Amino acid sequence: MKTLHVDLDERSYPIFIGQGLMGQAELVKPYVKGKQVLIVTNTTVAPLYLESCEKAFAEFDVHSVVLPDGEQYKNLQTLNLVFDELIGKRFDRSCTLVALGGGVIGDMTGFAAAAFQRGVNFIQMPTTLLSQVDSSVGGKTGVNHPMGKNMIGAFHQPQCVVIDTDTLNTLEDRQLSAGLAEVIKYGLIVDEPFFEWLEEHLEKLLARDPQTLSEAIERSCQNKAKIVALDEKEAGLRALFNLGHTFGHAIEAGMGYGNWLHGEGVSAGTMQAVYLSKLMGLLSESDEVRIAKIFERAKLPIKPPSSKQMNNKQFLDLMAGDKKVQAGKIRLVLLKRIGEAYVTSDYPAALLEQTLTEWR
Ligand SMILES: NC(=O)c1ccc[n+]([C@@H]2O[C@H](COP(=O)([O-])OP(=O)(O)OC[C@H]3O[C@@H](n4cnc5c(N)ncnc54)[C@H](O)[C@@H]3O)[C@@H](O)[C@H]2O)c1
Ligand SMILES: O=C(O)C(=O)C[C@@H](O)[C@H](O)[C@H](O)COP(=O)(O)O
Ligand SMILES: [Zn+2]
Repeated sequence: MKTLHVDLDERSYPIFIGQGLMGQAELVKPYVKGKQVLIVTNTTVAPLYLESCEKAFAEFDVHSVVLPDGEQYKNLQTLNLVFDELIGKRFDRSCTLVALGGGVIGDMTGFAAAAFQRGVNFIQMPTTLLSQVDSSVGGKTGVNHPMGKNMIGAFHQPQCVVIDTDTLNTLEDRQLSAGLAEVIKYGLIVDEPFFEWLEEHLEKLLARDPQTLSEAIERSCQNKAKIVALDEKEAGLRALFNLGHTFGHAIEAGMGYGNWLHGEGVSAGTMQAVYLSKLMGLLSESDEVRIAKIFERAKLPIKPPSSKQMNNKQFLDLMAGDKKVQAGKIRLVLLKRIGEAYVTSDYPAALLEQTLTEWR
């Protein structure tokens, strides 16, 4: 087992990465405050891992709530099912919530923990590649609104993150690819050596070689933990994690939540950011080709929906609701080269329009 740390003063916490960690009571025990534990999961993950997860918390008063599965259920209405359980079973302020599932469950459970009685503890047990490399770390929690992704939420850090890499054995190929989009993101924004390593090891990752997957998870979490420690609430640097997301979130909302996976929106959206970076003379054409190639090898889309499915105006309307908008201007993460990104509102509107038209 490997242990990493997210360094946030009194909110610091460990990330445990290894095989067979799910049912290990000794590992999680120190992070449970109080006696009551509520495991939040969904209809897909429950039959696979709920029993094993419950074992880890057997010495506590453990309950579970099983939510419907899908991005389309990441909303306030579904969140209320968690509050119904907490309030109905008389959970108190010293309880602990456990997020058992992918990023949807993690974001919703974290937000329920942030809001229930103004804040209780929670533990992340991520079971998708995407949630193991990104969403379980850093304390961004929340739900979607029909008009925008993650519009309602809170920063709320977990007590610990338990990454049992064995859970990836049951993940669908499409979901594994979606997770790779966020893995590749770290290479693009801050870690060129990692990008080069990914180029060399992509086929092994797709074949789920356990050693290679573990290394990818570890290096991703190291990058995430480092930046979160420097900028917990996204005052600046942390916004780099949003590479491709202003476009990608527009795709997810515009196409109907759940039709494009988050990672798929991120890969196509990253290529839109890459194309704009090239139009601005920042990024070379050879880097554009190299980036498109790695997404394609990872079996991810590099083009957004057609203009018939989502025209430029629909794109821009949704992008205008992004959380990074300042004084009415859409801020974007652009690339100077592989391994160096920056956030800017200083780009010609005509080039954004050109990107939306030409990169289809
Ligand atoms: N908070 C953050 O920092 C952050 C970062 C990135 C993404 N996100 C959010 O995360 C969400 C995407 O997360 P995701 O990609 O994990 O999607 P997800 O949570 O919808 O999980 C994908 C699918 O895999 C299933 N699943 C989960 N674990 C499984 C397993 N081990 N075996 C088989 N099936 C399994 C789920 O039930 C679901 O059907 C989005 O809502 C996105 O906005 C948040
Ligand atoms: O942790 C972060 O910071 C991220 O931006 C990670 C992203 O991968 C993630 O999709 C996040 O939820 C997007 O944040 P948002 O603030 O744009 O909703
Ligand atoms: Zn993301």
